[in-house]
Amino acid sequence: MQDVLELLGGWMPLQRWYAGRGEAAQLRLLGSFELAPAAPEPGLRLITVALVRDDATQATYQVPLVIRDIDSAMPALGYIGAVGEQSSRASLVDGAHDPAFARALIRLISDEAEVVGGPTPNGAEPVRVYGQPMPGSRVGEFVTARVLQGEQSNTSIVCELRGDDGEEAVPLIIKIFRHLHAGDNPDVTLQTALAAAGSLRVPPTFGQLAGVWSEDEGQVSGHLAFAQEFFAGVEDAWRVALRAAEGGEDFTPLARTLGEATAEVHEVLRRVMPSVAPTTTDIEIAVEQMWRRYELARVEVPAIAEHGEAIERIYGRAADAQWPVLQRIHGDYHLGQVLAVPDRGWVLLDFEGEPLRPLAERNAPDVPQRDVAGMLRSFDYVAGALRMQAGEEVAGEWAEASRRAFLEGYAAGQGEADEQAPSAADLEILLAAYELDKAVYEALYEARHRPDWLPIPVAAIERLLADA
Ligand SMILES: Nc1ncnc2c1ncn2[C@@H]1O[C@H](COP(=O)(O)OP(=O)(O)O)[C@@H](O)[C@H]1O
Ligand SMILES: O=P(O)(O)O[C@H]1O[C@H](CO)[C@@H](O[C@H]2O[C@H](CO)[C@@H](O)[C@H](O)[C@H]2O)[C@H](O)[C@H]1O
Repeated sequence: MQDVLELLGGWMPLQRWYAGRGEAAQLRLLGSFELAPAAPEPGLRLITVALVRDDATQATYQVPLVIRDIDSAMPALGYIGAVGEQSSRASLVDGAHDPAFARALIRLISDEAEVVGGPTPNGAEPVRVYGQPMPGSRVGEFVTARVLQGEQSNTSIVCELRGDDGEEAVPLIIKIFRHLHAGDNPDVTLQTALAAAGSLRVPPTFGQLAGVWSEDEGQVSGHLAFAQEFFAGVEDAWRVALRAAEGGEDFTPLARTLGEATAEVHEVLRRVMPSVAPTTTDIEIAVEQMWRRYELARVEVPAIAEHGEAIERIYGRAADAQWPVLQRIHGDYHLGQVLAVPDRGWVLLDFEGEPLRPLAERNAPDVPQRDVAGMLRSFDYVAGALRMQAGEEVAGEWAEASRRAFLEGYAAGQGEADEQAPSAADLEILLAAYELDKAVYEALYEARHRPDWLPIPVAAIERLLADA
């Protein structure tokens, strides 16, 4: 495995999902497990998944790998390098790009199989993984698979399948969680809960891969992959909204129904997942988290460093307001996370929460206004992206109208407020604080990942503070 780790040390830092930028990886193998090929294939030697700890980024990564004979048929993408001695030299391929991996993974999940990994380098318990199909889910026969292209924090594989009658069956999308975290992945738990409650606002679930592995501090458990129905040919709302804004088209009818769908999802999550009335301590912690985020961001984004006093005032008002019941929410809600699916309506994706937030925070009941604020920011991002392109404001009114329509739809979807609900004035104060908090998060995110886009959240912070 040493030569494999060496190859991965050069390859992983080049991947979009690697958490570092420009640093050299410092990899250690935590453990690995093998997947049985779903069908014999000439030249296919091994399908394995390595769990690798990187001391440079202090993260644990999941790396599916396929080893093939040098002269065997190879996938077009994903070649990592050659491994092994001269006489048994073989090709190491990124499993995400090799259909043999996707096929074996689907089989593992649908068979509800358990796999125990090999001995670990440090003598800790071996990795164990479990296929967990959604009760009643059915999957067709595997045809082929391809990696979904795009700016992704994880790697998603789209699989084409065939029914018993030979006709095309419903395709699947399998998200491979690249960063492994100890604890439930909210993408799996929340979408599974919504699907089980009969909600049409998430894709039907096929199942997941869960597992137990050893980190330095001992054994931990978590989710490794999640499979759902793939809606082929449907663009996410970010692209649709951007086009509409560019062409001066009215987006308000869609923004309104998106608001209604958001309220619907919040209502189901409140009903089927734990929710709790906030205590004074809960509120103090939430406001403290906003403030800490700003303190971190102002070090990396000097342009917002001078706004401390004004920001503190807005967060202070939120601390004094009455808060709604805390409940599970989407957590990183923006236009790129929703699809308008024909004959189904709005479908929400990617409930993993903000990748820069610790998992424990993302798994705790939260404030629904965080999601509402996220989507409001996204309409502003459309205007911001077009402003950068055109060099002047071209979609400011478009964004304002879309934001208003989204809020109207959200209010309509919520129906009558009960007597204990906070007043409209308190909710507005809370929304203002969360919108600012999201813009601060975005400033940090853009500084780290897309510095060219940094002016969008920085301008928003200035505007939100001027309005306050
Ligand atoms: N079920 C699905 N049907 C169609 N497209 C999907 C589906 N799930 C994800 N996508 C597409 O993949 C993109 C990335 O998915 P997402 O869950 O947000 O992954 P990540 O966590 O890596 O950002 C989405 O913006 C969407 O365009
Ligand atoms: O989709 P992810 O979970 O990886 O979310 C992260 O990346 C998003 C960008 O891809 C980022 O969203 C920001 O940019 C969007 C336009 O590209 C915009 O619609 C969002 O409103 C804005 O926040 C997201 O914040 C980040 O967590």
